[in-house]
Amino acid sequence: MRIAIGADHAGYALKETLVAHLREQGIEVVDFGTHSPESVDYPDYARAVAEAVARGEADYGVLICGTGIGMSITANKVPGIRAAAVSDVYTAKMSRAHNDANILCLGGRVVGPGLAIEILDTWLRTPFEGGRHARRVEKIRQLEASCQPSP
Ligand SMILES: O=C(CO)[C@H](O)[C@H](O)[C@H](O)COP(=O)(O)O
Repeated sequence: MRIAIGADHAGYALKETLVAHLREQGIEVVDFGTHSPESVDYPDYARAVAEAVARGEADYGVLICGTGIGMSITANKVPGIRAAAVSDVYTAKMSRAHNDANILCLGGRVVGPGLAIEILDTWLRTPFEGGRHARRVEKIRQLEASCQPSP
């Protein structure tokens, strides 16, 4: 499994923790930065990670800002991305099981490292249930396709 990860300054410290945690488990991580606590703009990192996931260069993405909201708003602009801003374990599980989320967004100012690791581990091990949920995700895909500009 390959994970693309990115953060702004507000998510930098948590990103470092999650990168180490993933690598300890033998999971391949592509780190798109940021690489210091210096102030940066979250859309730059959300776009890089979302495009990598959309192109199939990573199986999943993880994005961290202060709340997870700015990252999720931005990532969801990229066709094919279903980014979920999550701050509890139940929502993490449901975002995979029901929504087939392919990017997990976390708030470095919302969740501590212990909870963030629990959320991430739950998210990664929860499969999409398909069935009625596949029909609904397909409707999202159709809406997205109908909103694309004509070539
Ligand atoms: O986009 C956000 C909120 O939805 C993120 O939490 C950002 O990290 C936050 O806005 C950054 O704020 P700062 O005052 O520039 O540190």
